[in-house]
Amino acid sequence: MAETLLELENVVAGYGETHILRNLSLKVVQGERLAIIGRNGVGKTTTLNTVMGLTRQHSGTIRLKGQPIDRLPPHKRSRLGLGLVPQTRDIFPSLTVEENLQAGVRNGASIEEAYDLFPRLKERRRNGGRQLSGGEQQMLAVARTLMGKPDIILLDEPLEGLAPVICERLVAVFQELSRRGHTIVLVEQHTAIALDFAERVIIIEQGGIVFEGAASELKSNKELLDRHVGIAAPHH
Ligand SMILES: Nc1ncnc2c1ncn2[C@@H]1O[C@H](COP(=O)(O)OP(=O)(O)OP(=O)(O)O)[C@@H](O)[C@H]1O
Repeated sequence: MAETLLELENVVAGYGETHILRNLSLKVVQGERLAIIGRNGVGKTTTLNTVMGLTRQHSGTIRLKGQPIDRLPPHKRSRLGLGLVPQTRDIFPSLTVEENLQAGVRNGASIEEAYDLFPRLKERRRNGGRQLSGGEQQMLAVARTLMGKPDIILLDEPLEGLAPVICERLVAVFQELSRRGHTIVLVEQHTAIALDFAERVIIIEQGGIVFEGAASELKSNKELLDRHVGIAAPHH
């Protein structure tokens, strides 16, 4: 059995007094590709934000490599190996691609590695963040998170609003990162893509887990998918 990297145990969390996650427990194992899916507003983003310390945690425990991190601010959690690529793709629009990457460098990460994964960013390295296309901004957001040398990469709907050809290119990079040994947690609305990419899947409904199992198992269980995710989920 591979090592558990991240563990949430009976986590209750939300915004202010509101409880969005209700006793959520999950484990992320070293080197795996885990997808988190579910309908809109069920708490997928809140799960990633809670792991990073961006919500209010009311109870439960979060451990990273066995150590409780619940009380640490987000920047300390990043330093311990968590890297979130938020849905909002927050890059610095007034800085160039290269400056954005430099701003993210920790622990001797190399910008050349990012350029190796995303040759497009190398071509555009002197361009300002605001001149980039949506797909390029997402590449930059992913690359910048990689500059923090995370053990676990948390991707929040990275394909949202992107053309199919750009989605394919990004998914290919996620696969390459997985081959290089990164642990990846992907929150995704494109269910078909998520199930192709991940080995293991979690379905969230009303702030709790209603399914946890192999992606292959879920792919062949249309009834379960329909009940918890809906056939309206977009496909490519
Ligand atoms: N900053 C916030 N303040 C208060 N409530 C919030 C905040 N962000 C999200 N919520 C609420 O928390 C609930 C869960 O939202 P969350 O973004 O985690 O869902 P999701 O499963 O990621 O769905 P989506 O795909 O729509 O992002 C929703 O009811 C949402 O309205």
